[in-house]
Amino acid sequence: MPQPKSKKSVGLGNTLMNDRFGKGKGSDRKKAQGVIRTNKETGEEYITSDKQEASWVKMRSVTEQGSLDEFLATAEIADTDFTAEKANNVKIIQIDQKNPYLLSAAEERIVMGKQLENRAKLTVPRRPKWDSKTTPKELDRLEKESFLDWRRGLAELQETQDLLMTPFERNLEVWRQLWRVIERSDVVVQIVDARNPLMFRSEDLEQYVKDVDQRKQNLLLINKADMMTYTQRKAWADYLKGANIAYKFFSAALAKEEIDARAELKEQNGAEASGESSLVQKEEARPSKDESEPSDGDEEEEEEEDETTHILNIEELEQLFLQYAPKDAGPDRKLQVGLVGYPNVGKSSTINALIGATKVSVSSTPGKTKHFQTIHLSDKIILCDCPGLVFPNFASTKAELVCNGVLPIDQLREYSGPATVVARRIPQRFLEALYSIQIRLRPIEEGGTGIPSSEELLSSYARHRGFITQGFGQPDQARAARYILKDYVAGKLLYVMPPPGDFDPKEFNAELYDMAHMPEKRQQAFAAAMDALAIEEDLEEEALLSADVVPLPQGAKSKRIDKAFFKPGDRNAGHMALPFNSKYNDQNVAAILSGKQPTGRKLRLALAAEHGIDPKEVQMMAGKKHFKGGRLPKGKLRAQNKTVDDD
Ligand SMILES: Nc1nc2c(ncn2[C@@H]2O[C@H](COP(=O)(O)OP(=O)(O)OP(=O)(O)O)[C@@H](O)[C@H]2O)c(=O)[nH]1
Repeated sequence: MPQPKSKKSVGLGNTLMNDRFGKGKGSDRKKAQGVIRTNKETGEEYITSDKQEASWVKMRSVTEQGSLDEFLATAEIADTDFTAEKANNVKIIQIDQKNPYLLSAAEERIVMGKQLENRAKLTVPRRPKWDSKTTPKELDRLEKESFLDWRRGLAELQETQDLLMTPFERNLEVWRQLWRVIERSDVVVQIVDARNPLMFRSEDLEQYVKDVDQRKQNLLLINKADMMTYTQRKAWADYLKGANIAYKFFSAALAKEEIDARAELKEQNGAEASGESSLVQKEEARPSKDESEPSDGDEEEEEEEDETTHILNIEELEQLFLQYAPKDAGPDRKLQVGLVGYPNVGKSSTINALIGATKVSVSSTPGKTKHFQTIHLSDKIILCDCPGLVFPNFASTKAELVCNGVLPIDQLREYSGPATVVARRIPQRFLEALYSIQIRLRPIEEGGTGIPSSEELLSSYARHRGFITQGFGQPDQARAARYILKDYVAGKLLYVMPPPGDFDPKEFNAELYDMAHMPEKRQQAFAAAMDALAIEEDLEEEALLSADVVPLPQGAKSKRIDKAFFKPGDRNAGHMALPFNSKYNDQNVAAILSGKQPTGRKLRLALAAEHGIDPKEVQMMAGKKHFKGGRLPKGKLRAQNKTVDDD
């Protein structure tokens, strides 16, 4: 008779069980993915994967699995019974010691070479052939088999080639949704993020679409194109044309702005808005193709704006879809447009823009849309929205995956790799101006590189935000990383990957770090601080206010600003007094602009910037203290009508 085990005994089995089901959770166990069953004859407990899961559990996106989960899931798909054989075939796997979060330039080249060789093996799972004679049970088995084969193939690729891959979707139910979307769509639109279009593109998906039916079409929709400069769009357009890839630039954010602007105009015009006038408004709200770039006198850029670099508006996108309508279809048949893409690329935003209302909720948490849904857009178009899913693709590092928004930031444990990527990509001056922090670098003579390390960036940010760890009272770098990485993913810290070819990434992105790329409030705070420091005469006021072309201060000028900005403060010995942190921070400027605090002369530039008025005029009219009713009235006219308190 085996001795009953001590309750305190520990071992691998217990650890796995605790890990999987939680310690002492009793009946809570069933809530976990697996289920404990009892063998009626022997009374022994064993683990089995649960087949009676609720449908929402089935649809849960699975991208990263622990080894036990992976083992059980595979066993379930394979419909396999398994028994553990003690001391049999136990293989100790040496875990790679090198940091998967970052690579040196040389390592990256090697990895890229290997990736290129193995590209063709990056497939999406195929739905097995079936016809009217195939029973649902049979089809289910065939699908599971085919899916298992696919997973085995990818696992082998990962192991034998030692390549890092995206945490691709491992839940068969999610792929089943994709199969259905492809089967019913006339055109499959892959939505990708403009900051790294190739990373989010699955080549094999396009092949699969054609395999299902040659008549089906593919389109690469490069969303978030508002994040790119014209030059960047041009470079990508040249590459994509050269590679014979059907693409279009789009921006759900711009489309939404346009819809909102139209609604506002319509409201203003009230009941008068006839069909004709709303057409005029539409024209006004969005500049025509030739005007769509801001006119800053740079004629070279403006002249070249054309079809290939144009960002489609919502009507143009709808028109484009209609071009894919099957020629042989009857008049009553609606065009079916399938929308697929990674989580967070902006599918919901695109659909929202298309339907012009917020029926699908939007957030920056990846992986929200779970079931595919059909939306009758018009009497001609049906949209099929597939859940966001991660396609198998190679990734050079995990840091890259985090920065691309593929791995969720809130669950991140290792943050220094992704933070290093941000510190390397975004110029120090931009980070400092954006966050109103000063990043102190280790001098080059002492081994510094001239670029902030993740620690230097994160601790400056944490210190200035007052993020301190409990216990030792150190700057809370992990918390700082979460904020900074979310800003990066959201595009507040911008970096666009250049297309393959001879591009210097720094040069490619240089235009993204001027004043115009600062958030509006920051621009105002910056202008106010300049004014306060009485150095605005150095920067032409006009340029400062238009903010389209104002670079961040450089060289001697920047040193002067820094000196004034970062002089030691009286309030907090050891801390630095910062212009945006103290008197002229976002909240204060906002409060002043909304009239909750008296306006000083020092903030006139900010006010002028907000209301598009010549600062001299504001100065003249503002008199000494503050504006009546708090807010500066909108527009020059009302301002001239002396709605200003002259006390
Ligand atoms: N700047 C910019 N941001 C965008 C654009 N489109 C979407 N976003 C932002 O990107 C984030 C993700 O957008 P969603 O529309 O929720 O993405 P999704 O692909 O539907 O995500 P899932 O529901 O997870 O599949 C949100 O924070 C959006 O505000 C765009 O054109 N420009």
